[in-house]
Amino acid sequence: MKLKEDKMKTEEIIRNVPKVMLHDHLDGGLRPQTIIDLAKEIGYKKLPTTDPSELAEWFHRGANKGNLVEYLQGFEHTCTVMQTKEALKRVAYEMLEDMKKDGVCYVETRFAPVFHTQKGLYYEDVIDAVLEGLEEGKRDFGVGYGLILCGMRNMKNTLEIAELAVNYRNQGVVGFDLAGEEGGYPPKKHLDAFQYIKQKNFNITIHAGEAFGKESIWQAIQICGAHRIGHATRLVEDIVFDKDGNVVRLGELAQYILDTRLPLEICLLSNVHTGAVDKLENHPFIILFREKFRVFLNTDDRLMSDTTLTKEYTIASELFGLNLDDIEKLNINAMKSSFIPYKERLYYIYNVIKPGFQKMREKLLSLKV
Ligand SMILES: O=c1[nH]cnc2c1ncn2[C@H]1C[C@H](O)[C@@H](CO)O1
Ligand SMILES: [Zn+2]
Repeated sequence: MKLKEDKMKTEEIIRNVPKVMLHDHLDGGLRPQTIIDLAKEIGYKKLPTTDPSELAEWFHRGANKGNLVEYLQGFEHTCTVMQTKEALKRVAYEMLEDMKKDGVCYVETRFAPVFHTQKGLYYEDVIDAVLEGLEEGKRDFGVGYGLILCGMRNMKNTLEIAELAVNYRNQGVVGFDLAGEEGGYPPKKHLDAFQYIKQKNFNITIHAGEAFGKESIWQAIQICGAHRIGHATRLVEDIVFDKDGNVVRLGELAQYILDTRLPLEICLLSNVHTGAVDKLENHPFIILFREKFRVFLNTDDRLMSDTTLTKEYTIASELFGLNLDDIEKLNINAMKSSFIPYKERLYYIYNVIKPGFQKMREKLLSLKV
């Protein structure tokens, strides 16, 4: 079934089918008005405006510089206003409300506790507050969640964060991530953290192949034991194409990732903003999808990249010709890749995603779209 050409229609259809998102940064997705409110409460003066749409535009301009280092600068402002339990709880709660509006049925959100202790909160206070907001949001909006704790690649305390993630495994934390600037900070520097997670039979995702090449992806998987990769955009370096752009052969790493069904958390718009790809049309997502890699779409940072999951899928539909079956397949890929227990994943696939897409197909048939 082909999605209708009409832009509004496509977007509406996509918003109304149950979607799954596994790569979303809590501190990259605040509502502009919330930043303004929180900044006012603490007397934070570094925001350029108190107009929400101007502020959103300012964050986006700051992020859209074509390199990861500048892209990450905006987080200083969002993290500064997330230093109290109340602020952390509000941001987490609102994130789930925004997911509900966007038609997301399950989300794994992530953040780095180390950025939220400037006003004296302990790590546990920070994580408890976020989990409280998420739990209330789940109750009020019916969106499932898992929390991922990020260690930062340029810091030395990643083992401590990995230990925290494991300590909270029965309270909503589902995994551990390594985020931040990629060039010059190889994941193997944090081997102790990854080995700890592995020994505890817990879950690892690593940002890799975004600002650095396929070597970074290889290291994340084969040295650090990542179960999923965030971005993996530069995996395309391990694929051989003919002069017409057809895939001729996969390199050993790409073949391994394909054969082991290792999930790749693709973030289209963010990759343009950080310069991982020069333009959306050249994003390797569609090659990976057609070659049957386990890929799915994500927002990364909704505020900085001015995006939503609906927008990411709408763009992919328009640029790459995805149809409703493709979008269902991608969301099932995402659910299969989540860090929640297998039976819960099956529940979402068979009781939420498949019936939701079927309902939409029937609706479209009845409308003769
Ligand atoms: O796209 C990204 N690549 C690497 N690190 C990122 C990206 N987006 C956000 N982060 C960082 C900045 C945040 O403060 C941190 C935790 O969410 O993760
Ligand atoms: Zn990210």
